[in-house]
Amino acid sequence: MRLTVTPESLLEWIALKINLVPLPLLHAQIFPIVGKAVLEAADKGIFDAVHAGKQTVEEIAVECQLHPKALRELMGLLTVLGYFRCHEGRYTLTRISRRWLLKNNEESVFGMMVFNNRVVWPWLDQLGKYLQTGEGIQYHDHLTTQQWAYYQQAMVAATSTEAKEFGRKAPVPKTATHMLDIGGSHGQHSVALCRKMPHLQAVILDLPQAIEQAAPLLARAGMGDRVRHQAGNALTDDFGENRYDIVLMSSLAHHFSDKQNREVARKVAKALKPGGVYIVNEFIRPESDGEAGAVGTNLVGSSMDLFYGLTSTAGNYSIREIQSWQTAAGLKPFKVKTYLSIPGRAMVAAKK
Ligand SMILES: C[S@@+](CC[C@H](N)C(=O)[O-])C[C@H]1O[C@@H](n2cnc3c(N)ncnc32)[C@H](O)[C@@H]1O
Repeated sequence: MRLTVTPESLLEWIALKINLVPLPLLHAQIFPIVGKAVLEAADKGIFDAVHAGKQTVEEIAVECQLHPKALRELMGLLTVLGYFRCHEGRYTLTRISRRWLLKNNEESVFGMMVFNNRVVWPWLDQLGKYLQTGEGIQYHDHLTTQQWAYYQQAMVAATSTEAKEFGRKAPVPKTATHMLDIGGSHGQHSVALCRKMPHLQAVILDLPQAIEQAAPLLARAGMGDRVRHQAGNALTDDFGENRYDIVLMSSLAHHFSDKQNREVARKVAKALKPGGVYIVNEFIRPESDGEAGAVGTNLVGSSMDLFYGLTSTAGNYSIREIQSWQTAAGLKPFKVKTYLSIPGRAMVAAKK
């Protein structure tokens, strides 16, 4: 998927075609304010206020304790972006904002908005320094307790939709009984598989600070002992031998270096039973030669590559790179599955 500039008239089409429009101004002047406007609107509770029946700028301003003039400007932008409809000064939600931005909706990305607004946005200031030094923020080493809470809530929000598709599509042995979910946080991927496979139980290995915040999020799924947390560190812990039918590592490889991912794959291979499957679920870095096919050349994969470089020094990996860790560990790559709901992501699966 791509974000493109769409002309609204023939003249605009011609202007774009002959390179008369300074596109860098759109990227650098318009996109940042668009992003921050959506984040602030969610964080300030504007979508929920409108959902609760506050429809005029004055009503929303009182409800959310905002300045009416500033709010009017924000509502104008959000309406152009398709988050609100406005008729005679009264705002209503569109299907996009109703599905994705209300705080308590099952699929809502609200938690991600709060994390991005309160924790991630200031990190972007450090991109220049990262480009000069190559040293990322390594945020797992610096989060406060409150920021760990925002982080774990954000992970739930980011994966509610993906986890359902993962549960339907993940290429796992039908008779699997034991699963290890490395860096599994909220456990939504494991929960989705366990709901589908009645004999499966899962261990979610994560850092202690994460589990402190993620435990209540996992408890909401009501899986009892079938999906349980285990505090640890994937870089230093041993995963055991011949224990698991499925090992998943979702959105953690991008925090680890190539060398660390190779070592994790080696430990996973030892921990898998014969016929067991190791799935690396990740944003995929486009291959420079474009060979990665459907997920190889997309905006999401490229921007997340830079983002993870900035935030953890590592970054995304290509499908070939992920498969090379699996192969070096003695596993046989056998399937790559992409997502319909989340562009740029894939499950890269290998078998023992
Ligand atoms: C980006 S989140 C992904 C969460 C979840 N797997 C998902 O796909 O939504 C990365 C998770 O890995 C955990 N993590 C980071 N470093 C880790 C390590 N060395 N060992 C175990 N877990 C780690 C973080 O605490 C966090 O919960």
